[in-house]
Amino acid sequence: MIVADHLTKRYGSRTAVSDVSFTVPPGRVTGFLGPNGAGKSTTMRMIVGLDRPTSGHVTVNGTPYARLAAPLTEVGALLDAKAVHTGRTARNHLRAMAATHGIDRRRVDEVIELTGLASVADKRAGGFSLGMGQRLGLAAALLGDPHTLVLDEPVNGLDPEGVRWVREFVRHLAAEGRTVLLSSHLMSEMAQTADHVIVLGRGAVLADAALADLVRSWTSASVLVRSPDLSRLIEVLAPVGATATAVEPGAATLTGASATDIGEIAAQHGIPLHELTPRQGSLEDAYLALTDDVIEYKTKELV
Ligand SMILES: Nc1ncnc2c1ncn2[C@@H]1O[C@H](COP(=O)(O)OP(=O)(O)OP(=O)(O)O)[C@@H](O)[C@H]1O
Repeated sequence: MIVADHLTKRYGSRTAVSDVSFTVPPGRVTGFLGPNGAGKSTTMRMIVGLDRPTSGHVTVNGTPYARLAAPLTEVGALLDAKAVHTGRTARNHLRAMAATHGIDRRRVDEVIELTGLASVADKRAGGFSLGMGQRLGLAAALLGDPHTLVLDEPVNGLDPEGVRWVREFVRHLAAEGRTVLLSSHLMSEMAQTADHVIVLGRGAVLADAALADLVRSWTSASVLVRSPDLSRLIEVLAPVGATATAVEPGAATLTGASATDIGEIAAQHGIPLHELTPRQGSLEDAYLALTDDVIEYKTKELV
């Protein structure tokens, strides 16, 4: 369990994280989202003791990271995979880490297997591709078989097989009862990986909710309808408050009525339906709606 309590971090006059409180419980994957510069990495660095909060505090299983007796066996962190600029082989890099933490050498071989590094484990880690570096970072995070994992952009640079592997792997770790906090800018990936999300914007918590609830609250449900008698269907649905947006001839997106209501009303009026598809907004839709006001680095809308 990670507990952040009124965390604030200032760099000079710049407030990177402002009075942030949240709890990351075990047994589920918690996604950490937010626009560039929102304060995610800074918060993660404070969790693992790499940055000291200006005020507030954060604990892992009740203890600040700096006071954990054997941190590697309690918290695994992947914060900056590029940080491994080493002339050592991946295996020796992991062995050195294991040695300083009293971790059995056999665990090194285990994490090499687990992260799919076996074929390159005896090559210099400094020459690794971004994806291989990510895998090595994950291997290092897993070395102490920790109960808590803090992973900053773990799928960055991974190929589709690697992305799927991380997804299944972190879900498995959470299912084992571990605490998993992971950040990603890939919304479709996050939607498939996280159970719960915390969204930061300009250093503050914008949302802390179950993924499904967040999507429900920040998007509107609609129903895609196809009918050879679409205009009459829209007419008979108007009294129940449904509004239509044309999609293409014979098809429209309806809001304000459920698929069940639309189907029932169409049947009552003998209007044939060729399609009736309920649509919920995506995590990306919810995220964009939620962070619209706090995005610092906006791109110009294309016309
Ligand atoms: N060492 C530092 N010195 C000064 N400012 C910093 C430092 N680290 C981060 N910041 C600033 O703090 C703010 C939060 O940065 P942070 O890297 O935590 O954001 P982030 O949400 O991880 O962004 P990204 O998605 O781009 O990785 C930014 O404005 C950043 O410029």
